[in-house]
Parts: sequence; C-alpha cells; structure tokens
Amino acid sequence: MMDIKLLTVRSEIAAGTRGAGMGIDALIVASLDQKSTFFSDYSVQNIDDVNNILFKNNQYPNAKHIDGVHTMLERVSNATSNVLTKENTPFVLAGDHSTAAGTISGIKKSFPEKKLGVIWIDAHADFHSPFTTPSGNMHGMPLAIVTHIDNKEEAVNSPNQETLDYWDRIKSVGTSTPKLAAEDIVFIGVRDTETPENVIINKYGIKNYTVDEVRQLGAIETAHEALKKLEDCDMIYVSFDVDSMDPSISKGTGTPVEHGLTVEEALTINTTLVSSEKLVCWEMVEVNPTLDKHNTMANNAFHILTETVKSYKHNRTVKA
Ligand SMILES: NC(=[NH2+])NCCC[C@H](N)C(=O)O
Ligand SMILES: [Mn+2]
Repeated sequence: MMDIKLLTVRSEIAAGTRGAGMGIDALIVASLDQKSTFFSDYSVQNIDDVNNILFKNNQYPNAKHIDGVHTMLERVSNATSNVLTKENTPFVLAGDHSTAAGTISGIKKSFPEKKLGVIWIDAHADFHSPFTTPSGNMHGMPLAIVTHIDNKEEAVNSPNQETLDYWDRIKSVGTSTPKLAAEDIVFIGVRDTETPENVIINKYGIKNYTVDEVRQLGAIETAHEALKKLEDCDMIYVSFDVDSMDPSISKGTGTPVEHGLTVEEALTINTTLVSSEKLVCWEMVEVNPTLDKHNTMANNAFHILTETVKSYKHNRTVKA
C-alpha cells in the first residue's frame, strides 16, 4: 500500500531574504489554527538544516553559501530517494526553492532508467547558474543544477574557482548525469525572468502557461495540457513555489511578483496535477511568515497542501 511521507526542510540559506526556514512552522501553526490533525495523520521526517552558516561570511558571491547548499542537496536527495525506494510518495515542505534540486536528484537516483518530467509552478524560472545570476542567490538556480545547463554563452559573472568546483559537485548530487532534459520542463505562472533565462526558455522551447493563459484555458485544462506535454515522461514531479500566487493574497514570500495566480487557481492546478498516476513527488516552498501579516500565506498554502494530498489519495490506495 502506498504511503505519503512528509519531508520537512527548514533551509533558507539560498534565499536573499531571511525567514523562509520558518515557513514549515508557519504551516504547522496554520494547521493548529484550522484545528487540523494533518501533521499527526502523516509521518513526518525532518531534514536537519545548516542555517547557522548564515552567521558566517559568504565566500561565494556568485553562488552564496554553495558549500551549505551542497550539504542540503545531498541530504534532501538521500531522504527523497529513501522514501521512493520504500515505494512511498514524498511530499516535500521546504524553505527556499534550491531544495528542489535535491528532491529531483533523489528522484533520479531512485529511478535512473525512467524519464522525468517537471512541472514548475513559480513566478520565476530559477534557471540561473553562477555565470548568469543577478543576485548570487541559489534559490534562483535549481533547474540549471539538475539539467546541467551552465549557460556560459550568456555569462555576466566570472565565478571564482572554489565556486566552480562546488558547482560541479552540486550538479553530481544523486547521479553524475543530468536528471532531466530542459525540454521536459513545463512552467506555470512564470513572469519574472532575466535575459539569460529567456535564452534557455526559447532555445529549448519550454512552454510557460502565463497567468492570462491559465485564465483563458481554465486551471483544470491548464493542468491537463501540462501533463499532456510530458506524456513521453515516465514520472512527474511538481514543484509549487508560493510566489506563483498574487501578492494581493499575501506578501509572505521572499520574492513576490505582481499579476500572479489566485489561491483557487493554484489549488485547482495542484489538485489536478497530482491526480496523474505518474506523479512521484510534490513539493511546496518559499512560505516566509516573517514578511507576512496574520500568517496569511501559510493559511492559504496549508489549504492548498491538504487539498492536494486529498486529491492524490482520492485516485490511489493510500494509508495515512
Ligand atoms: N525561488 C525563487 N524565489 N527564486 C527567485 C529568483 C529571483 C532572481 N531570478 C534571482 O536569481 O535572484
Ligand atoms: Mn522558485
């Protein structure tokens, strides 16, 4: 019998703003406020963070705290892979979005022969490398890590040698080869990218369902179309960054961007996507209660989380 396993990752070292590590506890507070037993209904495995690295000076301006990010990706990759090996489904709740590179690496480590498709619901493309990043924040890099796209042609930075050594190591977490092809990524809600990312999106023909397109098509149809685009893939991973949603809902995320999805749209997209029998893992990231009022983002994100789990279970035999 399939089992959902919650992996909590209170890591925030790859974000530019402090506080995303507290996102998981904000979700737990939201669950208590809503009188939900969710966090006791499922088994929770916490992955220790290295957030204390933030007290030290950063040595890597074009990939901040890459040494710590490398440690976290190894841990997340191993934990994800262990859950999958026991034929359970990881639902990852994480701080900053760099974690997703670890999750994806763990999926590929467990199923090296299977073709992976990724649906990335986000305001950002997160496709930078140390060569192209405008900020040095590694939560903007997970898709470059897992596809091994350095995009040196569009370089705007000259990273130091230590950074490049770590960059090679970080791309080899889980498996030494790329975990997926850029063509097997679908974006939903992406609306804040830099030129080097646009070059990748155009070069590989990555489809982005804009917020306007989601509204035209409807959220259910958008999700079905996204899955259809990845029909050649054997397994699907969904990465849900809460900054895909509109800042009018809540400012409780580190990099909010205007003109995002409504809570209802994000909810319907996620619940529809996880009904696919190919879904192997789902992740939610970037809730930051320190930037919020009345824990609004976490309350909404918790609602999306529980409905997504419910939908996942609806189509399968899953025990709590
Ligand atoms: N996961 C995120 N919130 N990513 C934001 C990335 C923002 C910008 N593209 C950068 O590289 O700094
Ligand atoms: Mn993101």
